[in-house]
Amino acid sequence: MAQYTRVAGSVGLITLQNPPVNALSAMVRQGIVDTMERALSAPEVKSLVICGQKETFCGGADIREFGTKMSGPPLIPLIHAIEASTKPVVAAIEGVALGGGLELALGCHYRISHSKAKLGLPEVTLGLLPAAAGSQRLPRLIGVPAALDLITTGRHVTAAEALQLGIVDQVTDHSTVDAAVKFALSVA
Ligand SMILES: CC(C)(COP(=O)(O)OP(=O)(O)OC[C@H]1O[C@@H](n2cnc3c(N)ncnc32)[C@H](O)[C@@H]1OP(=O)(O)O)[C@@H](O)C(=O)NCCC(=O)NCCSC(=O)/C=C/CCCCCCCCCCCCC(=O)O
Repeated sequence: MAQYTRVAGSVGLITLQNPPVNALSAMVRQGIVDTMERALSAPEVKSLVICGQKETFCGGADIREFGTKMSGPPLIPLIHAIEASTKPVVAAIEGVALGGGLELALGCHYRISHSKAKLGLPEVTLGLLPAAAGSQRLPRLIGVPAALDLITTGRHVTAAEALQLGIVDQVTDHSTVDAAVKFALSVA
């Protein structure tokens, strides 16, 4: 699921909740759709932050749902709706942003990362390609050669490398959510 709160007066905070890594289960995807709708229809909310509970952004597809019947909202339109949002959306990345989790962050307008976070598209290690537009959004963001390296090796990058490549906009050693909320206030 995803929890919605309003912080700092005008920032809608969406917190992914699916221990242990806030993977994109059907309930989490439905939670994102519902909380996005709520934040977008609230006139007092000027910008949004998406984070994960317990200092982990998102580990991607929920491996516990592999082999089960697909249910819940599909990821591609969900991420597209975030990207098309008229209110700026900031991803607060702690722990990991992997696979569909990084694709979710790439759909946000800005990404703030904790210095200890790891980011990557490990789909290739499962015999897959990033199918929720990560193979389009990442090259647009960092260029084809760097994106191809990440997509074809599935390797995880540190926050420092992600900053240098241009995947994230800012790295912090402190509270990522606080930094993302501050950033969200500055771009609203
Ligand atoms: C780096 C890790 C996340 C953590 O490593 P570590 O700290 O060493 O801890 P672990 O012991 O490995 O793990 C701790 C516990 O967490 C559980 N865990 C880990 N990852 C997941 C997960 N993704 N889902 C559920 N649970 C997870 C793990 O089992 C442990 O549990 P327990 O303590 O034993 O109970 C490391 O774990 C890691 O690297 N994890 C794997 C990351 C990964 O491969 N993620 C998937 C990427 S691929 C992907 O996102 C999409 C695949 C396409 C399939 C589509 C299926 C339909 C679903 C639709 C929604 C998503 C669509 C995405 C489309 C796209 O890929 O483009």
